[in-house]
Amino acid sequence: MDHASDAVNLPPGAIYIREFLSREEEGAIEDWLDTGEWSNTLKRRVQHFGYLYDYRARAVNADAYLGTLPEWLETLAERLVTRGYAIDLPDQVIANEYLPGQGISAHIDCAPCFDDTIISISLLSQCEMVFRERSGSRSLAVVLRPRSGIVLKGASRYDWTHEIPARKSDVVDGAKVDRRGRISLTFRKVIQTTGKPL
Ligand SMILES: O=C(O)CCC(=O)C(=O)O
Ligand SMILES: [Fe+2]
Repeated sequence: MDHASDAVNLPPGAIYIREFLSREEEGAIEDWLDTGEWSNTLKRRVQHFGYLYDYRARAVNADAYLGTLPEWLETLAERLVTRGYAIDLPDQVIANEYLPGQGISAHIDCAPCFDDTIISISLLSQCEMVFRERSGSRSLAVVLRPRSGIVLKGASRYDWTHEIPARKSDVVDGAKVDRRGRISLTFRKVIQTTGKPL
């Protein structure tokens, strides 16, 4: 597998955003999430904003609307648009918390549910994200640094799966680095809701 330490080697269509957040914002987001309610239904803790995503149905159900994004997330969503990373304003965000040893298995974000731009912002710990081409044997790994963002659109969104290996450490620039607790915020725009599984 090809290892890219600082996102020189991304799947086609992906964009790596260095230092999307300041350290102050990173701390403030942690505090905002602390005041919210984490769901424990998955192995990792999550909070959903805007719309609830139904992991079992792999759908955004018709009754899933939770309301507009809170102001602190709306500000970040607007920044993604003003900086040109998203064309339409994201209206759905999932916060994921990964303790060392936790990850997310290979997947493609629901294609009918969300538009073509998925953006994940990393906080508090590095981790490796692994991409695998669906109709091929290519794979590559990118180290996501705290406060960075990764935009998945085009082929990187639809033709490659992404995953975070469930490990306690990553190899960064040839050195083993222990993971700390990581939080990510994934921004999406809902384009289709349904009451039925897709
Ligand atoms: O934690 C991340 O950066 C990725 C999360 C993700 O892939 C997802 O929620 O679909
Ligand atoms: Fe994803």
